[in-house]
Amino acid sequence: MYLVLRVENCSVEIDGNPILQHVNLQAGPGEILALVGHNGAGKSTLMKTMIGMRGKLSGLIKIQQESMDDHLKNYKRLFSYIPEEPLLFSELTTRQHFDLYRRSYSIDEDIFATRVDRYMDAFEITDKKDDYPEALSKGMRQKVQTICALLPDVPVLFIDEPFMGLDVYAGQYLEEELIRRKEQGITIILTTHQLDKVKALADTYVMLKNGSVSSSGPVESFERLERREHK
Ligand SMILES: Nc1ncnc2c1ncn2[C@@H]1O[C@H](COP(=O)(O)OP(=O)(O)OP(=O)(O)O)[C@@H](O)[C@H]1O
Repeated sequence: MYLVLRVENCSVEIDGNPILQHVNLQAGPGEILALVGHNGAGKSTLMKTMIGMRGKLSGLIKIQQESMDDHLKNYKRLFSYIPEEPLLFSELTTRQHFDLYRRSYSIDEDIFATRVDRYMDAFEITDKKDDYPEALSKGMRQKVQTICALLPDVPVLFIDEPFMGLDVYAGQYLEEELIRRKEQGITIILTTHQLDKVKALADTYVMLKNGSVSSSGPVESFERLERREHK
């Protein structure tokens, strides 16, 4: 199978402490892969490593043919990311954040305008377009961040706990949007503690335990594993 994302033998240390050990993960086009595991298992660290926010000790990370170590700038244009906590710029309005993404990813003007209108409407923040982050609630900031990540056409979407701060309607819309993206062949890597979302959305899973992969495979085998643990 053609692979869009490959993580091979990836290890990460923080302040000399091993956090991830020899992690392997791979995903193909149109695959939704859920990263699961208990608090502190290493999910966010792995995601931050895959997006280049955290350095790795060893291992290979590639999107399509682009290795993170060769051209980080080219690699970074192949994905967008929704962090667990919104990372917005205090000096930029909602609209200016979207513009920043338009420029960074060279998004076509017409596609950009249509998407901004559609997503602001769907996430009910049209009236917040000229507001700065400090005037937004946490959920609204999360919506701005989510829209930013949905604007470019990129082969991979990384999403850390996407449903946490969102209201039911926004969560439902995001879920539908992720399925639409998947159908377009986009690879989606998400972390979530919401097992119902894993079952509803994911094709495959990788379970981390103390920084190592404890099991992985199709989501059906995750459901069997979960049933066994609850017996
Ligand atoms: N900046 C940091 N400095 C020191 N230790 C860290 C740092 N970030 C993460 N860790 C440690 O790395 C380990 C993995 O944390 P990580 O946030 O990746 O886990 P997680 O699986 O995402 O957890 P959660 O489900 O609670 O979000 C934990 O032991 C955590 O204490």
